[in-house]
Amino acid sequence: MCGIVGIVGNTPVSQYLYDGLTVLQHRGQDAAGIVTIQNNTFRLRKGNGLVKDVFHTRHMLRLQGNIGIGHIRYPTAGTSSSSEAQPFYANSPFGISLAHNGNLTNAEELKEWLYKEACRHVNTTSDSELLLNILGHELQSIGNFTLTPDDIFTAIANVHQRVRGAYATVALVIGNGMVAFRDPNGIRPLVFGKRESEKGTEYMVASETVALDACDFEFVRDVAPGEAIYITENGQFFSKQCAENPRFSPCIFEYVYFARPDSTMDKISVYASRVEMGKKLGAKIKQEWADEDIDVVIPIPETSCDTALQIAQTLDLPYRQGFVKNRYIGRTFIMPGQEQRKKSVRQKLNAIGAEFAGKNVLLVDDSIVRGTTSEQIIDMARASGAKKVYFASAAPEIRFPNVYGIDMPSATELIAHGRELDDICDLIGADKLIFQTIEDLVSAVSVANPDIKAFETSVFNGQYVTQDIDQGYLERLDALRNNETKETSDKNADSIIDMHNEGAE
Ligand SMILES: O=P(O)(O)OC[C@H]1O[C@H](OP(=O)(O)OP(=O)(O)O)[C@H](O)[C@@H]1O
Ligand SMILES: NC(=O)CC[C@H](N)C(=O)O
Ligand SMILES: [Mg+2]
Repeated sequence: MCGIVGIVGNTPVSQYLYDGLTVLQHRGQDAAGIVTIQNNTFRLRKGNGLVKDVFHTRHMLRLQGNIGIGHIRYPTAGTSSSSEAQPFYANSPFGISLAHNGNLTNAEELKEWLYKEACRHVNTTSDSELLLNILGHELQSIGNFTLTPDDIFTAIANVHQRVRGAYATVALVIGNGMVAFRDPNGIRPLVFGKRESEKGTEYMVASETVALDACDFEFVRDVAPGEAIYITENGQFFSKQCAENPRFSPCIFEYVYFARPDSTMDKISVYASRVEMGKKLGAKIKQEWADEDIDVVIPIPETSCDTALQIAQTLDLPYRQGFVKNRYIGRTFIMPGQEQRKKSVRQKLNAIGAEFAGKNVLLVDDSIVRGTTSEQIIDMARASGAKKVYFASAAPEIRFPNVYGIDMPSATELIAHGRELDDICDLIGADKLIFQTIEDLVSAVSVANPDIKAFETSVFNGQYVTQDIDQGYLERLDALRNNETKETSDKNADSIIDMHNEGAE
């Protein structure tokens, strides 16, 4: 996942963009970037690392201007090279810059089409740079030097025609303003808010509401699937549905793992949905494990805590924090390599021995993906003297790759792929294992917004909402991005020349 922000303000925006990115850091830890516009010139700083490491005072001082966008990256395409950090820049037409959360599923065709038909060269392997150039091509095709809001919306409608996959996007067009749009399935989240100032209304878009809160913007609403909003440089707001057949299918994994609990997206509180997951899973445990003698419920921090507390309440059992999380280690699942992920679990979590000694413990996690966390945690619980270790996952078995912005490209790396419950239980070393059903997960998340009739749930059932994913695509993706290939491609990544990084050391 990545995080995006954008502000059209009446005073300098760089500090707000920085603050917004900082509270979205849980969505990506690999790279960060901000671009602002000052006197019709882009000011860009981007690089690999956390927000606090990429931006120093000298960079912030250079990021002048009252309009800007920002990005934090968790790569799902291309490499981890700093040249693929976002926002991206293209000089034509007007000067445009773009930040993207999601993943395009027809990137190969787009790259070929751009080069052969649109005479546009893309120098990196990033799908987001393709999206920027498609947008550039469509804006250029309008043929007007001064763009009207309708021109912008026509260009976005044409982008929807060409591009497939997931794309919550924010872009700046010099001399015009900021445009933000969401793919016709609304797979990745996008919200916007406003703030009144003495000089008029200021607008902000972001992946999650927590970024609006942190910057004192008042939430207005979600951007609808397929919709675009456009705010001119002088603060006029326009919006339009630009997709012919928008079909709302937000990614359910946002609620399981990605988003912060204090965010609300598509009218669903992430926290409330996690509590609801706990109610459902607690009821299932009560029913199916009536004979098990669980002494205590222990979460695997941090994401599963809200769900685990509810499970403890439903089962009428004590809830104890048996693991302490090292606050200086980031999220392990979104780290780029398996070696790093494995090592980091031990650095990240440590057991409080007395909470396990002589007890039958129920460990709760939000999901089991590669099994990296569960396997090691169960070992730790046993080493601390647990008698029996039961394990519950708030999400169902993850069996299929993700192609919409979560870096799970290879089915064989998923512990539940091609395996049934008992095999998975043996592999992670639990005494007993239970998963939430997909029906219960969907109903837990949709309680707050019954208007959403379908969620993007492909990692659980292999049904891809864009309907363009076949076995051949998944095989190509696996070959391109499995652990081994990624290690090699990331080693070679620095050979890609960094073209536009004004703020680089
Ligand atoms: O089966 P795995 O491949 O290990 O992936 C699943 C684990 O990774 C995530 O935790 P993470 O450390 O990323 O973040 P958290 O602190 O927000 O729980 C998730 O919450 C699970 O604990
Ligand atoms: N997780 C994401 O949203 C990634 C965005 C884009 N596909 C990239 O790899 O940079
Ligand atoms: Mg976790």
